Amino acid sequence: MESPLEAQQPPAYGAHQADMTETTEEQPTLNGLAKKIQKLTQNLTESLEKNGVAPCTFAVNSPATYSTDSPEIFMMRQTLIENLQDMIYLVQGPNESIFNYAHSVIPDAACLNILNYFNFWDAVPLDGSASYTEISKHVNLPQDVVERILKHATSLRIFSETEPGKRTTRIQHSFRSAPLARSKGLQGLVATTLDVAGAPMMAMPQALEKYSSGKPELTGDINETAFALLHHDDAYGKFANTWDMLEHDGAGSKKGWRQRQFTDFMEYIKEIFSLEDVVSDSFDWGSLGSATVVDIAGSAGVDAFHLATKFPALRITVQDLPQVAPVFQKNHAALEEDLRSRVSFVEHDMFDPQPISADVYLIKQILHDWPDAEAVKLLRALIPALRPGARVILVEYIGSKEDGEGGEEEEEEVPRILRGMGSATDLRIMALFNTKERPVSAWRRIFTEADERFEVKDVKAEKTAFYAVVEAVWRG
Ligand SMILES: C[S@@+](CC[C@H](N)C(=O)[O-])C[C@H]1O[C@@H](n2cnc3c(N)ncnc32)[C@H](O)[C@@H]1O
Repeated sequence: MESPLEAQQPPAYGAHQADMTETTEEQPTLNGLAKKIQKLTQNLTESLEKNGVAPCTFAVNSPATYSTDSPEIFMMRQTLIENLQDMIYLVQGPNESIFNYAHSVIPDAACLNILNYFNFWDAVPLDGSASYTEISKHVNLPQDVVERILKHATSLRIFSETEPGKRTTRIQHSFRSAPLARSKGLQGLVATTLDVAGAPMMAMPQALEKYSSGKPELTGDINETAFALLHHDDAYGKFANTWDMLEHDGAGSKKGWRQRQFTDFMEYIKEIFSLEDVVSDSFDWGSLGSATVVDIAGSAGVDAFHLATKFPALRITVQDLPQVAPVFQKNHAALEEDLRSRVSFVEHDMFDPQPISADVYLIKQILHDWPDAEAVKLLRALIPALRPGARVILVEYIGSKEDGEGGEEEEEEVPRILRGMGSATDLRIMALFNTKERPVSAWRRIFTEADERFEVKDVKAEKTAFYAVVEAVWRG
């Protein structure tokens, strides 16, 4: 068998010649990239300064983000990251870039997942340090395990040692671990993407082989996902799908813990994508006057509270699964009386017939997690409650371009790193739901398939926006 080192030997001369003839474009070089990076860095730092944005640093109290809503600065950072990534690939060379990646990507992810699962973040004070023995007691794991995990974590600049390499060393927060101690939303993101989705994603080859190999397209059956394959018996917890896991994993004081984490994650996503504005701009809510709205699978009510605050004539009912109720009630209790009286929560399975006749049904970030058959089923479940003229507002992440839209040139304009974020989500929802990020045309089709009496009246899907809004009217 070839050793890893042998695998990194340059190819034979003939093979190298063949490669050379394949590419005519000028290739980036180390020096060329270095110059570009220098220039991009200079432009970025100047823009940050001009816009009064505090730069991030390596200090524990560094700003957690470059807090600015300037799209220019955001894009400048993405372009710089992309070039830095190319620089790393080129410094490593092709073989080593794959070898290093394959070697580390899973241990890195597992390490972060363990730190988050056992809440190492709270085991170390933000303004001090903790010994391995103290951390081990706090997270309830053997000290040897704690030391080994933290050894890898510190290599990723997650936590740091007070006296690197010494037996007397203690652990302190670093600029990458401190934000996790401060943000439940960031913890929720790590839990959802690594702890819930990580193992299913590693089971994707087996699921694809079992259910989709040799077929013209991916199975659309939610019972044939990588998640379902992994969780079909008790080894990893027996759950039909992700929502079943979020709802039912944990008993006693842990009951509902995954839903709590998930609602924190949803709140975090809302902040990152400024989703409050997307929701309030999704429809002319003010034109409704006094009206009723149902926020289907509205989680802990964040959107409902925002809409009710901005539009005082609206009465909003949030529907979601039972374990979300306590999180909603906690948020609800903190509201002012007027707002509290206009927003309520009802446990409701969105696939059951809709019990409330409302003027508008908001369905935000729901359908992209379900295959076509379930998406159609959800829309049909509304029909018993729909009065002619009732609206259904879909707010969904735009996962791919409209069919036939945007040639290669446009593809090129989106930095590779952003396309990668989109395709990463697409693979994750393949593993969890056997679904995919759909173009806007797919939402129209799903409405028509659900019932011809849904008329898609308006679609807002600007190319630069992350979210699309589809408004349908029930013609009855
Ligand atoms: C991705 S979140 C979106 C939440 C919210 N609409 C938002 O945009 O923040 C999906 C929500 O669907 C809920 N959900 C999943 N299955 C459901 C079902 N069968 N009935 C009702 N809600 C469900 C989950 O509990 C979760 O709150």
